[in-house]
Amino acid sequence: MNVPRGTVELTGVGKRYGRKHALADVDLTFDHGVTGLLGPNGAGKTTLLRIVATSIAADSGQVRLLGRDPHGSQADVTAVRRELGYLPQELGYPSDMTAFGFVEYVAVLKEWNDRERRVREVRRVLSLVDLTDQATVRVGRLSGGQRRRVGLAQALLGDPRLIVLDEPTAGLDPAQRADLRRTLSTLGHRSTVLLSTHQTEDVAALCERVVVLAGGTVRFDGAATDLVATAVGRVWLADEPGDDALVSWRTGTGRHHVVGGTPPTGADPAEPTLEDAYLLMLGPDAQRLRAPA
Ligand SMILES: Nc1ncnc2c1ncn2[C@@H]1O[C@H](COP(=O)(O)OP(=O)(O)OP(=O)(O)O)[C@@H](O)[C@H]1O
Repeated sequence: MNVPRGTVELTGVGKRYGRKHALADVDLTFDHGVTGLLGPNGAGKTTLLRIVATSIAADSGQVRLLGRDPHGSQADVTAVRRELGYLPQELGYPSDMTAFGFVEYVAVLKEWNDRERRVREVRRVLSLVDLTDQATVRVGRLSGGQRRRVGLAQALLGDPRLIVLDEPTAGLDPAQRADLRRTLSTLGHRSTVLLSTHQTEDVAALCERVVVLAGGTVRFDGAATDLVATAVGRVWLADEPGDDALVSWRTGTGRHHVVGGTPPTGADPAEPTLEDAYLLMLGPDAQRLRAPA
C-alpha cells in the first residue's frame, strides 16, 4: 500500500460523553508538518488527540491513520501504534525511576528488545529534549518542565511518523519552550505532528497550520498567517480602552491594545498577533477565554 507518510484522515468524526458532545462532525486531514490545535477549555482538543492516538474510539464517522483503520484488525492497530508517539495531557510518572529508566521502560513496552539499540535510542531521545545531564536523576526530583520533557522524550522513541502531543509546552519556561520549538519544527519535516496548546505564541512560532476548535467543532483550519490576516484592521493601540472592544488591556507603554469594536479616538492601527485573531474568531466569549498570562 502506497500511503503518504503520516496521513491522518478524520471524516464526520463525533464523540459523546453521555449527553455531552465533545466532538461533532469533524472533518480534518493531516499530513507531514506541525499543526497546532487551539481552543478554549472543553473545546474537544484532548478528545481529538486521544482519537488520533488510538487511545479512544470515535462514536461516529471514520478515522484512518496511516492508511489503516486504528480499531480494525489487530494487525492494523499494531501497525499504527508502532508508528505513533503520544504525549498525553497527564502522564503518571513513577517518581522512583530515573529519567533514563522511565524512557527505557516505555521503550521496552514498545518492543525495543535489543538492549544495545534500546539504550542508544533512549539516549538519543533524551538528548533531543536536552535531558542528557538529568538522565540519572529520579523523575520525582525533576522540575515540572523537566518531567514534561521526559514525557516528550518517550513520545519521540523510534522517530514516529505520527506524533501527538497534548500541551507539550505546559510548565516549560521560555528558554525550554524555545528549545522545544526547535526540536518540533525539525520533526515536522518528516512526520505528522499534532499538538494542542493554550499558548498562541507557540502556534505562531512553530505551526504552519492551525485548527481552532470550540464546542467540539472546527472554527478555523488553515495557515497560521491566514488566521492572523483575519484580524487585520481590527486591532489598535489607543490611549483609551475602547467602549465596545472585544478585549483590551493596558500595555507596558501605558497605551491600550484594543481588539475588535470601534477604534477609540486617536487610535493607531496595530499589527495583529495570532492571539488577537484567535480571540476575534471566538467572539464574545473571548474575554472569558483569555487566560491570564
Ligand atoms: N472522560 C470524560 N467524561 C465525561 N466528559 C468528558 C470526558 N472527557 C472530556 N469530557 C468533556 O468533553 C468536552 C471536551 O473535553 P476535552 O478534554 O476534549 O477538551 P479540551 O479542549 O482538551 O479542554 P482543555 O483545554 O481544558 O484540556 C468537555 O466538555 C469535557 O468536560
